[in-house]
Amino acid sequence: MDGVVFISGPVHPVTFQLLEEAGLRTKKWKEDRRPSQEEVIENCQEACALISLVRDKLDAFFFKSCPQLRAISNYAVGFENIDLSEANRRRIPIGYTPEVLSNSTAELTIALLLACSRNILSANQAIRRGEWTHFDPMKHLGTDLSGKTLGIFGMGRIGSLVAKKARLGFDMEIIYNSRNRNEEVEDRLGAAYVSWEDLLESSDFLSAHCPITERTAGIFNKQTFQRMKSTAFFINAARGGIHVEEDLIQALNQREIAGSGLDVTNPEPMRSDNPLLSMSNVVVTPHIGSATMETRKKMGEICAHNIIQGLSGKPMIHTINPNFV
Ligand SMILES: NC(=O)C1=CN([C@@H]2O[C@H](COP(=O)(O)OP(=O)(O)OC[C@H]3O[C@@H](n4cnc5c(N)ncnc54)[C@H](OP(=O)(O)O)[C@@H]3O)[C@@H](O)[C@H]2O)C=CC1
Ligand SMILES: O=CC(=O)O
Repeated sequence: MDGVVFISGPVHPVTFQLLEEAGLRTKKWKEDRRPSQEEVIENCQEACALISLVRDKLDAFFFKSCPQLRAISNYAVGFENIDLSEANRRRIPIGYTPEVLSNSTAELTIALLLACSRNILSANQAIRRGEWTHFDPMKHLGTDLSGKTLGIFGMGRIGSLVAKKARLGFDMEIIYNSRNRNEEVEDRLGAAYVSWEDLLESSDFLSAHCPITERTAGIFNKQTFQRMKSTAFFINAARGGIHVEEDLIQALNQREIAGSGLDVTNPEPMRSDNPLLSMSNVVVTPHIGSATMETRKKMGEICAHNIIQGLSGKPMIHTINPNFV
């Protein structure tokens, strides 16, 4: 197999190793910043395939500018950065990395739940300020997860793993709303399918695990935060664009909800002077849901195999447009 694969950002070394073992040459984006679309296009000119990140905009202009690309794999499960109808029209197979990152993202979600419920961030900051001068049994009081209701919006691969960990690990009650019912999760975990309104009104913790689409963009907004319990926490490890940031800030300022744990923001990266970062009841992580060594390696393996398969005209391991084989 011959040809160059452009890799538009830092990925696990196994990705390069597997591509090179297959005879492909690799070219990587070396700068410690996001490449512009022009730079991705320029670097793709000599390439027959691309491994992209969600930050890369692969729109109609991109596809028109890179007509020689024969296979693409996103180093992610989300693929809202890719104009799929354009890829289909041009018959370019698009790979992605579902499943292997679900557990890491679910674990990070549980970390956000615990960080919010037990004031981990603000308690740690208090120590750093020298405020741990004596044991005070009434300081940093949080709330138990056990017995509380976790509402999940989007009961797919990640949502159902979060539900499992919360139910079996923390004895939480699970309710959910999703595009379709997930009867397997209902049977296995006793999760109850509820209306969108019930999800908002009954959740003690409301955790979003849907993709960003026209229907979900901005779905958590002023009206929805107002419907939530004033003691509830909003958790988002899906996409920043599904909540309206200024409405979230207002809801937190007006104590319409109790706090928030965010792994994703809009825009990303978040500015360091963002008001959310000075709120003691808000925990923000920089989009690290799937960021473990084990998972990044598996993502790299899948991307490399996706490209090798795609260039050979064979089915990718995981593809978004399976009809091109
Ligand atoms: N923070 C991070 O680092 C990461 C973030 N993510 C984000 O998490 C998202 C979910 O990933 P994953 O679980 O693998 O995806 P899945 O497709 O397995 O699950 C998404 C779920 O959301 C449901 N859904 C879709 N549209 C709607 C809607 N309009 N209303 C209600 N529910 C809806 C889907 O329904 P249906 O079953 O009908 O398709 C599905 O059950 C990704 O799209 C990505 O954006 C993923 C990985 C890491
Ligand atoms: O956000 C990460 C992804 O895999 O999607």
